[in-house]
Amino acid sequence: MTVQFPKGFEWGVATASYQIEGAVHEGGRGESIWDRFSHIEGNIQNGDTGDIACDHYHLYKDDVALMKELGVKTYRFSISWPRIFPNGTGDVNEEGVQFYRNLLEALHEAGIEPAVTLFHWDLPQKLQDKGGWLNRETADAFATYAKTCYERFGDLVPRWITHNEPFVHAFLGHYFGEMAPGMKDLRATLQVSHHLLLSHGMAVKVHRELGLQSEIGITYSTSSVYPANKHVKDKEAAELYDGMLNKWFFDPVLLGSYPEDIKSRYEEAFPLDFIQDGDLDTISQRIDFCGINYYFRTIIAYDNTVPFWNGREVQKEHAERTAMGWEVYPDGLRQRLLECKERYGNLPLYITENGCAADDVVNEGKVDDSFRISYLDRHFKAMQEAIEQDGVNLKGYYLWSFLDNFEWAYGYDKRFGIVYVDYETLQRVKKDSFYWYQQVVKENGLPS
Ligand SMILES: N#[N+]C[C@@H]1[C@@H](O)[C@H](O)[C@@H](O)[C@@H]2O[C@H]12
Repeated sequence: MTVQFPKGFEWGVATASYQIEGAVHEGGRGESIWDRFSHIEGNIQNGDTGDIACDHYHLYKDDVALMKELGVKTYRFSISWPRIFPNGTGDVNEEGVQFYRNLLEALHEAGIEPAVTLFHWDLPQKLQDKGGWLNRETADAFATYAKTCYERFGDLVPRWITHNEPFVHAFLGHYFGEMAPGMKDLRATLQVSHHLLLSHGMAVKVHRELGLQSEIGITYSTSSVYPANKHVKDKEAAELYDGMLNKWFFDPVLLGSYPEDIKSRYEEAFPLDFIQDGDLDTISQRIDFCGINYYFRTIIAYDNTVPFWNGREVQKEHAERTAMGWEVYPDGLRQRLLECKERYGNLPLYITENGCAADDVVNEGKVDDSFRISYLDRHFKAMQEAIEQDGVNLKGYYLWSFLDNFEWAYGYDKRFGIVYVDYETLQRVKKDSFYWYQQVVKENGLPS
């Protein structure tokens, strides 16, 4: 065995509700902001929507059987809030509860431990109609939704994740406008960010008050940020970008404060008066682990035309890239894990997403995705170095993704799965990476 992981290291796979379930008008489900956003012409490549997706809602038993064949210990998926509360609050939809109980019981029978994400961006549209995450009351609604999930599913869920990638939902959904709900307003974005973190803290408090034995944490999108070169302006811009991207979300939860360097710049433009007394105490409730979603590194060059963080992303010439155009840079994962350990202490970490999009094709019933195997192999080596050489408390890994799925604004063109989905027939085809990962899981290390 060339690269061995610690005994008990947890290997898993990850998905999200809107990206795989389909059945958007079935089982009593209410409308989500992604139903609304994806049906607006021009928002999604090829006019794709999540209406059917992988039809996991009807095919979940087959998918669990495939996960059992894969041999993973754990499976990360998200609950669709509008399946539980079609109107965001009020009456519980018992059909929605039953669907997730059926899924959880199937996983339990297969010996697979669920890690459940409460919010993976599919906010009930009825809450968006009342301001969405701009409205502080949405944080209260989230705490009620979380409590209901703990009560209905807690007997079968050992690991809870409050939010998936608050940076992406806040900034891509409210500043850059390329994701639901499609806003473009920085102050709104910061208000949304704050209410997302506040709701996280409120959900953690409820979890503790119920005295649950499960563990709870949050999942961040993150990237290691590098200056384009050694000029002091580039270094300062990289530091500010790291503040905007990483520290703005990690620090309030793990340190109980916002990073001053970027906060003071925001406050020069507008008061952050949505931050109320006591909020940071709520947000920084102790958590049991932190989830890290890593795909690529970020290189920043000074650019004073960019407000607040004065930096823009630049691309390394001739870099190896995935089908998303993202640079393949495994050392950035090790770097980011070490940064987290050094800044926040050795809190248990899970890689809750990592993987790559590739232009996969089925040829005589097989999918040769050697590029994806190479990507994963190099990132696993970086993880193992972080554990063995840097002493990072990395406890497990969730591959993104188990299935090809609805890749948000990119629709179905971008395939991240280790299982190919034929969207015409909904047939699943195990890619070569499925068999390679099956061996990694079995050996708890990289095949020699
Ligand atoms: N893009 N991309 C792939 C993947 C996306 O499909 C997930 O839903 C997000 O949590 C995160 O952005 C990563």
